[in-house]
Amino acid sequence: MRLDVITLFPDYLAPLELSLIGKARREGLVDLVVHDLRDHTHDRHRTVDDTPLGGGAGMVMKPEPWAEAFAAVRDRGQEGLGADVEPLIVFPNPAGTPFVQATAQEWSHCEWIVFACGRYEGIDERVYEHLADAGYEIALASLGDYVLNGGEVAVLAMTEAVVRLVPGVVGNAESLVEESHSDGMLEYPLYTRPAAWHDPVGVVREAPGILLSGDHGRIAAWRREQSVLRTGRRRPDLLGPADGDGAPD
Ligand SMILES: CN1CCCC[C@@H]1Cn1ccc2ccc(-c3n[nH]c(N)c3C#N)cc21
Repeated sequence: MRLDVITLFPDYLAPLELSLIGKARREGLVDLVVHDLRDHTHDRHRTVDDTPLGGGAGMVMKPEPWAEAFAAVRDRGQEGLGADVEPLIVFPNPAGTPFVQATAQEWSHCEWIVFACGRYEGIDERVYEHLADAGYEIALASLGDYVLNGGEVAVLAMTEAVVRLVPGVVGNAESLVEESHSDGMLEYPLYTRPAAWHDPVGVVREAPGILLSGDHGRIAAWRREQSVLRTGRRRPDLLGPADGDGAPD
């Protein structure tokens, strides 16, 4: 998988050099290249924004640097991937489609994703039109219903959620199956040693005995039940519409 990120703040993406994502890059499972949008300006002030046409607060990102940046990223990516390969272009955007685990699953099968990090009030609309008319697949995705100052935080989250699903990135692939949201449910409660923990105020907290039984079938059944109960309590929306009897469907 190749990932390109176009941003005004390349250093914001430095965490992608760490931990599992960094290891996947070093092992060649993922190629990730970060591009500075200002490298695609040509005036003395390296201008990337201007006031909104029609008035209004804030600044809007100019179309010219974006058009040049996308062309350069496409050319460089195709040098490695081949001239017949085209990227999915993702714009993190608070007005976008919610980014959820199913999105990460879908994108984890992409050969090439270009993330475009907007800033200020946003990007001139004609950039989207230009890319769509050029035949690119474009996705506007939102990290959640709150406002950030730009797309970089979203790209960090989206990249981690996607890359961890690439085969070979997470050592134990089985752990991907049971985690929260992987099957539309929340994960069951987790316990480890000691089986009996004497907490700081002297309360002895026992782990559920079933987990010490060695009966893997009963343990699996208990975990499924706990997932349903926890999902019903915390995220009933994930269980779908109730049938009116009060119990999760
Ligand atoms: C503040 N400023 C004026 C109001 C509109 C947003 C703008 C800032 N901004 C510019 C580009 C950009 C991209 C993503 C996001 C973003 N916010 N919240 C999310 N879940 C996001 C995603 N994913 C914010 C962005």
